[in-house]
Amino acid sequence: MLRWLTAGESHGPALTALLEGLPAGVRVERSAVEGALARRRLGYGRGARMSFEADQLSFQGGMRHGLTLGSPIALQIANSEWGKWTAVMNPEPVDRSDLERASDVGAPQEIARNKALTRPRPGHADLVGMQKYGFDEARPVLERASARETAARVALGAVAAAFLEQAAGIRLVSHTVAIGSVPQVAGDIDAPASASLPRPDDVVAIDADPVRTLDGDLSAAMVAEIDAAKKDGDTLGGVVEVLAWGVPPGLGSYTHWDRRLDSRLAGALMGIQAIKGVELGEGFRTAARRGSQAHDEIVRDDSGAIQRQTLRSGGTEGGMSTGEVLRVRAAMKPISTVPRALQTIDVATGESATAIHQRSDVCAVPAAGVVAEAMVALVLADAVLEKFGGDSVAEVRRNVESYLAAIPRLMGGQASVVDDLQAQESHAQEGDAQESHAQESDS
Ligand SMILES: Cc1cc2nc3c(=O)[nH]c(=O)nc-3n(C[C@H](O)[C@H](O)[C@H](O)COP(=O)(O)O)c2cc1C
Ligand SMILES: C=C(O[C@@H]1CC(C(=O)O)=C[C@@H](OP(=O)(O)O)[C@H]1O)C(=O)O
Repeated sequence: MLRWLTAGESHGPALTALLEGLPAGVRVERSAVEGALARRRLGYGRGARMSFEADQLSFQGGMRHGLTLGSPIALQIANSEWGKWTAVMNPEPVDRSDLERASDVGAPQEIARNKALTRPRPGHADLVGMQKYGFDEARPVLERASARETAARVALGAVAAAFLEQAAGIRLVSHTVAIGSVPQVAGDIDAPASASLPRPDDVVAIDADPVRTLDGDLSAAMVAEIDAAKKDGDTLGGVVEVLAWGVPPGLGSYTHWDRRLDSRLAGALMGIQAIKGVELGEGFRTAARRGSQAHDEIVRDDSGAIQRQTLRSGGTEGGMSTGEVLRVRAAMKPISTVPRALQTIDVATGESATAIHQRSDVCAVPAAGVVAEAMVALVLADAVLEKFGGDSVAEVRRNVESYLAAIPRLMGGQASVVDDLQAQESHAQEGDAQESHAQESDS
């Protein structure tokens, strides 16, 4: 079982992340983890913070000479902005005078860091967080609710992705399929894993696009949509898609709800800030079809290998991966820090007010795709370890290979799993008979 945890506040000294249960021998390149962190900062429509803050990565445990040790992996992402927040976010008690200084608005681009945030934003965690944890302002809530935390998950996801590729040849890619009202990039679900779907090697082209899509016309329309929302003092959401190539059949299980791969993927994706919908493949579009047009018919190709004619299921059946490309989509709501400030109540006075607005993203959908990719990588890494086990990456790989080699024997070839089991049973019976014969002659 793979377990992961993150800790740290948005303006605290650092984010910390732990990953427990990964086998030894996974090659983890610093550049791959830093690359993933840099990709998460991408995307047209993000706020000023993305341009001046840096993710300062350090490996704190579980690695030696670039390889995992099998012990818990600990990562730290230090906040380059910490210097400005030492009074407001200090874990230790601080002098009142330091806090008062931090309440003043400094240079024009600065924010009043210690000003009480008493006008909760509809859509953010502010109001319910105050009610639940007993705070009289939103700062202690938004610090942890903030999607700054997703940097820690993306770093862990990069480690999980390295494991997936080295142990099972699984590679992931994500892209933006919708922003605001700009129509979705239609996946060709009636075709097999066709050239129209992004592949892992497309990541460079995807990341080079301002909104992380391969469709140039849609990209331009999405950028225009973000510009228009910004001009109107508004914000946007959208839809991202993650594809995993090379997933073997049989990850997850139909035997219990919490073993289903789709349930685990949906939970992980819904665990990302602002994600409000998840679909396997194009689940909602498929729901509108007739059964004859909704499923992936099973055929043999010229070499006799089993194949699906279409890609409608998104790569799972019965809570298990089918062996086809896995496709999962996540819908992100619009950013809740809306510059044209929504109506709220000032909890200090009880009066109507407009919600807090400081600097903020207009649209963070492209970044959400990178976060979603990390969450899918973590879920798949967990499912691979559950299915194949192994304490070193080489052992996992051997287990994957022998499982895959056995599958054709189960699928209408000359030998079947029943034949194999019967052969094993008769061997065992022969062994028993010989043993009792030997015992009889001894006595
Ligand atoms: C990558 C990313 C960036 C985000 N940036 C902002 C932001 O700048 N301002 C904001 O109000 N919300 C932002 N959010 C969304 C909030 O974190 C989220 O709405 C809030 O935590 C409440 O959780 P909920 O939307 O799941 O209910 C972002 C989310 C993601 C995934
Ligand atoms: C810092 C990140 O995202 C932040 C997520 C976020 C929120 O409310 O979720 C609000 C913004 O922070 P601030 O309110 O300090 O400007 C984003 O910049 C990041 O992604 O690294």
